[in-house]
Amino acid sequence: MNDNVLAQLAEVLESRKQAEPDSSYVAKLYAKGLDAILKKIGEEATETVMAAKDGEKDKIVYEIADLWFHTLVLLAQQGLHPDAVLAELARRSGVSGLVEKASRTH
Ligand SMILES: N=c1c2ncn([C@@H]3O[C@H](COP(=O)(O)OP(=O)(O)OP(=O)(O)O)[C@@H](O)[C@H]3O)c2ncn1[C@@H]1O[C@H](COP(=O)(O)O)[C@@H](O)[C@H]1O
Repeated sequence: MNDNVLAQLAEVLESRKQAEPDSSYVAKLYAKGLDAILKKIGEEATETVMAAKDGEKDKIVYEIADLWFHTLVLLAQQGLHPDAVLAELARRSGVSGLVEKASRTH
C-alpha cells in the first residue's frame, strides 16, 4: 500500500464531479460547496485531536483516515491532485523520485 491509494481515490473523487448529489456522499459534499468541505475537515481534525488525547491508537488511525479523506475532497474540489502535496513533502525531505513523478504528471 502506498501513494497509489491516494491516486486511485483522487480518480474516484474526480469522477464524482459528474455524479448526482443523491447518489454519492462526495457528490453531495461538492454540491454543498467549499464551506461544507471545510467544516468536515475542521470536525475530523477535532476528532483526531480528541482520539490522540484519549490515547486510542485505533481511533487515531480511523480519524486521520477521515481527515485525510476530506482533505483529498478539498484538493479535488480545488482542482488539485494529491501528487502536488506529495511533491511538496518530497521537496522538503529531499526525496527526489516523487518530485520528478509529480512534475511529469502536472
Ligand atoms: N473513503 C471514503 C470515506 N471516508 C470517510 N467517508 C465519509 O465521511 C463521513 C465522516 O463523517 P463523520 O465521521 O462525521 O460521520 P457522519 O456523521 O456519517 O458524517 P455526516 O453524514 O454528518 O457528514 C462519513 O459519512 C463517511 O462515510 C468516506 N466516504 C467515502 N469514501 C470513499 O470515497 C469514494 C467515493 O464515495 P461516494 O461518494 O460515497 O461514492 C469511495 O471510494 C468511498 O469508499
